[in-house]
Amino acid sequence: MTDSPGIVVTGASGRMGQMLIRTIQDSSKARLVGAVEREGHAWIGQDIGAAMGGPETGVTVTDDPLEAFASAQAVIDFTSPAATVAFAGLAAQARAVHVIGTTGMTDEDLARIHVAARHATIIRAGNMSLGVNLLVQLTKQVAAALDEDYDIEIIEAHHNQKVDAPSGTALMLGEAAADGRGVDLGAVSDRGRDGITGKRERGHIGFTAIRGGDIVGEHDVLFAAAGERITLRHVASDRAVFARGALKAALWGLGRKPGEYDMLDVLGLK
Ligand SMILES: NC(=O)C1=CN([C@@H]2O[C@H](COP(=O)(O)OP(=O)(O)OC[C@H]3O[C@@H](n4cnc5c(N)ncnc54)[C@H](OP(=O)(O)O)[C@@H]3O)[C@@H](O)[C@H]2O)C=CC1
Ligand SMILES: O=C(O)C1=N[C@H](C(=O)O)C[C@H](O)C1
Repeated sequence: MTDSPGIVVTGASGRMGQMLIRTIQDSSKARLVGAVEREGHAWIGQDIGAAMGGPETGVTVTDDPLEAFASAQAVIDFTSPAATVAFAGLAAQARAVHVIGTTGMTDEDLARIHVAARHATIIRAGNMSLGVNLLVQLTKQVAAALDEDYDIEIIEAHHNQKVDAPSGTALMLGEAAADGRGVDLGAVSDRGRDGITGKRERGHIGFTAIRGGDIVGEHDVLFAAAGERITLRHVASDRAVFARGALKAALWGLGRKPGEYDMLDVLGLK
């Protein structure tokens, strides 16, 4: 078992951090070698297993990412945009594969990740589940098959702790729809309708975000025309689907040449 690739999880106390730690520990293909949290976090210095309320793992939560990354083959990172940009530079320094699940990144953040990918293998996706990545491909196909008589609306729902909107997944689906239609999403995107908005513009792609309770993640892509509607839907009911995808991505990335990849590459869906 000691020969299996070592993985560090950042944001170890988070919803996804804890799910990732459990997923890696249950896997025979990888081992947990580090757990990173921010400076001053109550879990620093504690065994990650004990901090999560279970048996000890021998991995102590640290606030020193570079030291943790130096002993790992891959870093799985579901944190915040600012943290992820910093981790991208450090993972590149440590020559570790960097799997990024963090959403809500600005164009500037993405440009910095692009720079880090000159020296590191980075796999980034707003959604790491197999189901959503299949939905991305289906959305592209349906959008390519239908003309602008079909209004495209993307509706997403998440728990009340989510800080970014639209979700990373909704943006992936919007990009796929725009791609299928051969248009630039930035030019046709309708976000945050409120007040006297005027009639819907033909060819636009609309986004709606619902936030409530403990919804894990739900995405609908609606194609609405006069007389008929098609809805493509994905419902995640367990964060394990994201964690399993992220671990698969980390293992896929080992030995790959530096560059930016996504889950479609990992799943062979391109
Ligand atoms: N791509 C995908 O498949 C999925 C992506 N996500 C995305 O993953 C991200 C995290 O989601 P979720 O787990 O629900 O959020 P949480 O808020 O539960 O977890 C984020 C964790 O990151 C920690 N963190 C923030 N900054 C740092 C830092 N500088 N160093 C170390 N740790 C840090 C937070 O610590 P603290 O609490 O102290 O701030 C927290 O523990 C979001 O962007 C979300 O959209 C989520 C699910 C699936
Ligand atoms: O914050 C979440 O929880 C999720 N975030 C991702 C997103 O922004 O799409 C993926 C998933 O839907 C859960």
